[in-house]
Amino acid sequence: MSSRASVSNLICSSRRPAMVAAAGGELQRKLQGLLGWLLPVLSNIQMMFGHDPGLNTERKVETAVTDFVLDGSKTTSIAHKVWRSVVRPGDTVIDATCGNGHDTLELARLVIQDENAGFVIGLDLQQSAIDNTTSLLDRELEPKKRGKVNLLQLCHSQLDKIVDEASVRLVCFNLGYQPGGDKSFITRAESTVSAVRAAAKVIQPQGLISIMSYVGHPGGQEEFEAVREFVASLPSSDWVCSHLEWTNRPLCPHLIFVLRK
Ligand SMILES: C[S@@+](CC[C@H](N)C(=O)[O-])C[C@H]1O[C@@H](n2cnc3c(N)ncnc32)[C@H](O)[C@@H]1O
Repeated sequence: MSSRASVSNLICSSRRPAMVAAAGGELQRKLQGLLGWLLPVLSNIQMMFGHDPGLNTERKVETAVTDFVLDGSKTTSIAHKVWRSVVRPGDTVIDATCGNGHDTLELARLVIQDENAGFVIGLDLQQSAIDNTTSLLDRELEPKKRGKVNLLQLCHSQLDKIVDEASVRLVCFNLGYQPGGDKSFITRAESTVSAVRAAAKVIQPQGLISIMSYVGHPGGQEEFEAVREFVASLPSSDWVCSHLEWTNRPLCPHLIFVLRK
């Protein structure tokens, strides 16, 4: 079955047949419009993860995308579901904006199985972020696993200086300001684009750069556009790039995924 066909089936045989059957012409037109917009995105995402049938990745990505379309799930939860389709125990991964540590903790749970395998690097420029992430990890991880997470107070544009080229499975960015922290201390377009460029150097084949970009704060829209422009310039022979947004919730974060083929 082609990815387009399977995506159509996914939507047509969705969990809400009664709703779809009751749809009048108006709703049907809207669904068709949505489908036209969605199919290329879904195909891209399916292509991204078609590499590992052993992990049933297609099913996991379909679940993430179905939740995105039908439930309006939180952007973070969609991103985490996609990560789960890519990351394996034993991988090295980087949280490029650790903030309060929730994404770092999620990554640690995905890659660290014992003291011998899996490694997480968490970066943030602010001491308060390093402190909050440290507290969360100390509380939530057993000591052996905690020892496999390294937190560094460092600008993410330097991340290619701390790991080898093509050695990292996933680099995630959650842009903007630290929740509950100083709202004037934000990620900035120029350093973020440098950091995504650095991430592209360290990502291994079949590895993913995941970027959550907020547009509701000053500078956020410019940063998002700068990142999107850089990502759009990556050659499609080597990279699969996709972008998810809630079209009728303009202040919701955008999700950009960049998979190295
Ligand atoms: C939205 S928060 C991250 C939230 C975090 N992922 C979590 O789970 O709580 C963005 C973070 O990026 C950090 N930041 C800003 N500029 C940075 C830079 N150049 N390098 C690394 N981190 C930066 C901020 O200090 C802030 O903590």
